[in-house]
Amino acid sequence: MKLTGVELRRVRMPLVAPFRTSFGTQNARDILLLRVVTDEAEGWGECVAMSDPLYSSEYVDAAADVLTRFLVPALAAHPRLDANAVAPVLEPFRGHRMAKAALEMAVLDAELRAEGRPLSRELGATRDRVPCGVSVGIMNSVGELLDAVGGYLDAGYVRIKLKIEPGWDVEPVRAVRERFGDDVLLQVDANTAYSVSDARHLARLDPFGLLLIEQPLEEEDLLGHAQLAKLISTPVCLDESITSARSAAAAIAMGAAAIVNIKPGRVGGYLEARRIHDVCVAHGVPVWCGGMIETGLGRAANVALAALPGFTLPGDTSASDRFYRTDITTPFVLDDGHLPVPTGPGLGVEPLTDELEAVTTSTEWLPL
Ligand SMILES: CC(=O)N[C@@H](Cc1ccc2ccccc2c1)C(=O)O
Ligand SMILES: [Mg+2]
Repeated sequence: MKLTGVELRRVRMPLVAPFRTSFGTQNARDILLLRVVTDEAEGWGECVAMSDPLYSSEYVDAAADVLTRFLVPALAAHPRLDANAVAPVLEPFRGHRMAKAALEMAVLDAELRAEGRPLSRELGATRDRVPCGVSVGIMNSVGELLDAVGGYLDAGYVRIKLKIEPGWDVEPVRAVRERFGDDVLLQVDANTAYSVSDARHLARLDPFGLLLIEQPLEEEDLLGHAQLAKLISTPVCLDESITSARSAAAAIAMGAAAIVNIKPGRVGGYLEARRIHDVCVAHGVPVWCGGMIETGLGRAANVALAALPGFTLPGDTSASDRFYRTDITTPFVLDDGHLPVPTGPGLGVEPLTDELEAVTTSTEWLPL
């Protein structure tokens, strides 16, 4: 397969409602999409970086720049284009995992479309549908939160995740338990908002039977997470800290992660995501698929990944309408709390022309 060109496309997708986390409030997504054109097929990639470097150091303008100036030229100069070659070719350039993941995803999509092979088959999926959880933001009142949670449970979501931060943690969790009972699968995500000196406070969540507490401490603090894990009974799950299979192995070995949230964009792509899955399965560590408010393109790939055998916990693979009134692909619709794994070649979905044009804010063709 020969690379003939790459299109960088920015789309602006308004959210159905503000989504507030410990690092800020989002009202819309400014997303970078890649369309890789080869002599055999085209492929789509989605960069999950946010507009601002608040979740991680990456942000979408930097991803567009590093792809344009470094990553795409390096790949174009490589004689053999296949998805397995992308990460090694890009390795000399440090970091920028979300940018690299988008490029690898587009090459993988093109390669699999050319072969007529679904991504789910390529990754080793063992199921044809996946159970879906939902991520619920920080709200202005407990009442508003309970209404939102009730709506998601009525929609069929099998797991509720509450964003928490200091001042919004024990009370909302208690309120959800009191209103919806102890059988609802419930977990929390702090997005690094606490420090290990908050251990006594976080132990107040222990009586509520949470599945996990996600990324309570800052990304680099593996030791702190290992110390915290000894002071609370809620299992510690890592998100931001897990950037590769190597970091997953280190976190598990240190006792910093009892559960791992896998996000392909955060770790450099779907192939590294599979390696992290394999490392975690080898250590008996459950994994689930995290979300970065993707369009239907990234959602399709995440659902394929979430169908691998080690994904034993519901992920943040919510339906399209969790965040978007209109998706740029045929919407993913929750059915009995599950989403179907796409069966077509590659991602199994592609952008709907009119919907894509309606949200496009810029396109740039990189000739090679
Ligand atoms: C679904 C969920 O909670 N995702 C992330 C946080 C997050 C929140 C908001 C975002 C806005 C724009 C881009 C990425 C974002 C990621 C998480 O698990 O930590
Ligand atoms: Mg998280």
